[in-house]
Amino acid sequence: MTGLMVTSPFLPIQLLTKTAFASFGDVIEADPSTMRLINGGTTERFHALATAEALGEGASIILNIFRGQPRAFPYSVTMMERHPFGSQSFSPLSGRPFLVVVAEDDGGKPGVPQVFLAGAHQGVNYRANVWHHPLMSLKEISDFLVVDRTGPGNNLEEYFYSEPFIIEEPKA
Ligand SMILES: NC(=O)N[C@@H](O)C(=O)O
Ligand code: NI
Repeated sequence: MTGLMVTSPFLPIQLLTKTAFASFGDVIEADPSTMRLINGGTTERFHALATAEALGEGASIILNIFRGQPRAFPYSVTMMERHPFGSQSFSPLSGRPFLVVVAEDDGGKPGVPQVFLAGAHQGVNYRANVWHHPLMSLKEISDFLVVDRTGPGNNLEEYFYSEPFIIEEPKA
């Protein structure tokens, strides 16, 4: 019997892990398996956690600070975006968790969003062309170091869902 499969609009929140996030990009955190001692043993280098991509002639990598207003909950996810010509990373500078919302590509549009709770010690790097929701700070105004791409071409594609998905207040 073929019935319309109805997806609940309420999105579950999962903890951010490298494995769970692998198809979307990288988790930027002090992973002991990446650590090498440098500077005469006075510094631990957690090496090559992610790769920044700047695609196209004349493109370059830039470093930014995003100061995000906290999101109010329950939150309606009405849209997603992606950057076809470059990666984009978010690393928290304010010492608090944040939400990461991504989706697989489904024939050129985002599928059902997947929501991850990132800890204050975790950042993410979205690979180029990965669907994601714009920055979602929690509780207070929060700063993030953002590494992404500048250069020619339109590096922002947006998609608006016909019906919103709902995220309830995270227990962070
Ligand atoms: N537009 C912009 O620079 N920010 C978004 O790309 C975002 O992911 O927050
Ligand atoms: Ni973005």
